[in-house]
Amino acid sequence: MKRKESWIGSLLGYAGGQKGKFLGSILLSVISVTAGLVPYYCLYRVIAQFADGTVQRSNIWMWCGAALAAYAVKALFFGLSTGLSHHVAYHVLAGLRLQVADRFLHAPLGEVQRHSIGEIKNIIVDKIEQIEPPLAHVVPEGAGHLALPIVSLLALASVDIRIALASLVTLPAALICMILTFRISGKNFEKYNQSNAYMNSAIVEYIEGIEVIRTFGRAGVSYEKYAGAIRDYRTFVVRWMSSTWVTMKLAFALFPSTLLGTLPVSLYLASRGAITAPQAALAVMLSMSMVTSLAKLEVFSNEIQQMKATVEELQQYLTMPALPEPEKRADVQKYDIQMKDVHFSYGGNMQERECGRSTQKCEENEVLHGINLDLPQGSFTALVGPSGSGKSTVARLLARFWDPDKGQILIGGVDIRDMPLSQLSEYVSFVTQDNYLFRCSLLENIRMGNPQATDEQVKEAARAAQCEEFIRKLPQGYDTPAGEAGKRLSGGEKQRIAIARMILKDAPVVILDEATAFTDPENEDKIQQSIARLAKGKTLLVIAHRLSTIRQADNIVVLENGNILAQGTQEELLKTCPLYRDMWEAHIGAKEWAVPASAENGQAKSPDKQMKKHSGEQKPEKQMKNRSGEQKPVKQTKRNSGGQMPEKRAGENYV
Ligand SMILES: Nc1ncnc2c1ncn2[C@@H]1O[C@H](COP(=O)(O)OP(=O)(O)OP(=O)(O)O)[C@@H](O)[C@H]1O
Repeated sequence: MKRKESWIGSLLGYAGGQKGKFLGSILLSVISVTAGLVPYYCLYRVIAQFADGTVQRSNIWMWCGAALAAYAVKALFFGLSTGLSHHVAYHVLAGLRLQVADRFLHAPLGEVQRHSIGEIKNIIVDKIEQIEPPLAHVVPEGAGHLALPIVSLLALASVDIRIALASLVTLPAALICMILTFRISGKNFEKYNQSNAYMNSAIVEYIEGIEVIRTFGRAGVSYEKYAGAIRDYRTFVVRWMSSTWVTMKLAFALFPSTLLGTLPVSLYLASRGAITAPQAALAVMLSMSMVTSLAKLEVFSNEIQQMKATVEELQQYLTMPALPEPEKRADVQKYDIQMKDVHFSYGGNMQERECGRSTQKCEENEVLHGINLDLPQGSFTALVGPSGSGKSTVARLLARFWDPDKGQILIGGVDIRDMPLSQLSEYVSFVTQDNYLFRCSLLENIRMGNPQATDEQVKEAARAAQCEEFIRKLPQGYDTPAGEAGKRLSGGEKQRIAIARMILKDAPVVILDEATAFTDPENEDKIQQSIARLAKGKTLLVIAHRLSTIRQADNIVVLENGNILAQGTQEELLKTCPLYRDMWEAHIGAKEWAVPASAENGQAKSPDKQMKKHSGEQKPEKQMKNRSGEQKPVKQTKRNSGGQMPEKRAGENYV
C-alpha cells in the first residue's frame, strides 16, 4: 500500500533538487546550538580549578579561547543554516506559485471562476508567503532548539541523573496546557482561513466595483460590507486569542521553568556531598541554557501548526483537477468544425459528481440540450438568439474552456479532447468582449499573438486591425504601457488591439464574441474592417448582437433556451423564423432610434414600440408555436437563393 506523504514532505516536493540543502540547514542548526553549550562547560572547568586551587592563568586563557571559538562556530553555523534554509524556502514558494498558476491554467474555467479574484490573490500572494518564515526559520532553528535541551539533559544526567529528572518537573503540566492550546487553536484554523479569505474578497470587490458603487451612490452600503468583513475578522481573532490565552500563557510559563527542579536538587546534592559545588553550578547553568530553547520551541510549535493548516488549505488548489489532454499532437488536416449532440451544464462538467449520480440534476442545470452544428472550413457562421440562450457557451466549448457533459466537438474530424490544449489553441483564435490588456507596452500586447513576430509584423497587424491611427496619437506610441493606455482607450479600441493580436496569431478558426454595446458608427466601421481582415479565409463563428453585421453570413444559427431553433441564411430566416424576424426588426428599429441619420432599412420605430419589443410583451403564443414547429435544424439551402446578397467568401462578407 502506498504511504500517504506527510504535509512537510509534499511541501518540500516543490523545492525541486534543493531538498538536500534543507537537511543540511537542519544539521548546521543543530551543530550551532550545541556549540552554544560549550562556553558553559568552559566556565565550569574554570570554576572547578578555582575551587580545588589548581587554577593557572594560561588555563583560564585557554578556556576563554575555547568559549570564544565555540561562539564563533555557533554564529557561523547559524548563518550558514539560515542561508541554506532561505534558499530552499524561496524555491518552495516559487514552486508552489507556479503549480497553483499551472492548475488554474489547466483546470476547466468553471473551476477557476468558482474562486473570487480576492481569494486567488490571497492564495497566490499572501498564503504562500506565510509559509516562508516558518520554513526558513522555524523548521531548521526548531530542530536546533529541540537538540539543545536533549544534549543539556544528557549533560545533566552525566552530572547526576536526579538533577536531570528534576529539570523535567514542570514538563507534564506544561504539556497538558500546550495540548489544550493546540486543541482549541486547531479547531479554529479553518474558520480563521475562511474569515481571512472573505475579508480579502470583500476588499477586492470594493475596489474593483468602485466605479459602479460611485455611479449608484452605494458607497455607504458597499463600504459597510467591506467594513463588516474587517470587523468580523477582528472579532473572530480576538475571541480566538482569548479562548487560548490562559492555557497558552501557563504553558509559556511552565515549559521553560527547569530551574524550579534543578536549583533545589543541585544545592541539596552539593550540600550532601553527592556532587561538588562546581558541578552544582554547571547543573544550574545547563538548566538555564535550556530556557530560551524551550520558550522558542513553544512559539515555533504554534507556527508549525499554522504552516500545516496553510499547506493543507493550499492542497485544494495544488490538486485542482485539470482538463484531461493527451501528450501527443493529433493529425489535423482540415479546419471544419462539427458539434455532435452536445449537452452541457455549468457545474455539470464534473460529470461523475453531478450527472453521473443524478441524471435529473444534470438535466435541470443543462444550458445546451443536444446541439448539432456544422461549420465547413472557410465558412462564416453566426450565432444569434435571446440573452441567455447559450451563444457564448457554444463558443466557450469550442475553445475548450469546459468539456461537454455529453456529445463531441470535432475539428477536422478530430475530437478536441484528443489533442493537447496547446495544439487546440494554435487552431482557435477567440476574441471575447472582455479584451484584457497586459501590463506591458501595446507593441508587446499585440506580439502576444505570435511571440516570434518582428516589430514590423506587429505593426502590420496593428494597421490591418485599424489600430495604428489611435496608437500613433498616444505620447509613446507603440511603447505606451498598456496599463496607462488602457485607461484612455475606448472599448472598441481595446477590441481592435485584441483583433490585431489574433491577426498576428493567424489561427485557422476564429471565434468572435461581438461587443453588445452600440459603438459609434465610425468605431463600428473600423471594428468591422479589422474583423474582415482577421477572418479572411478562416472558419469564422460570430456571436452576434448587432444583426446588421452578420446579414451575409453563410449560416445564421438561431439559439433559444439552449436549443437550435432554426438555421439558414438571412433571407431564409426572415421568411421562416418569426423569432429571428422579430430580432431583426427590433435591431433595425433600435439602430434607427439610436442613430437616426444612418437608418438602413425599413421604417423607424417609435420608442414606444421598441420598448414593447424588448420587454417581450408581444406575440407569446406565436413564439411558442415556432418553438415546437422548428425544432429540427432547417436544411441548409443554396446560399443567396433570393439573389439579394452578393456571394462572398468568409470574412469578406462580415462587413
Ligand atoms: N459561468 C457560468 N456559470 C453558471 N451559469 C452560467 C455561466 N455562464 C453562463 N451561465 C448560464 O448559462 C446560460 C447561457 O449563458 P450564455 O452566456 O451562453 O448566454 P448568451 O446567449 O451568450 O447570453 P448573452 O447574449 O446575454 O451574452 C444562461 O442561463 C446563463 O445564466
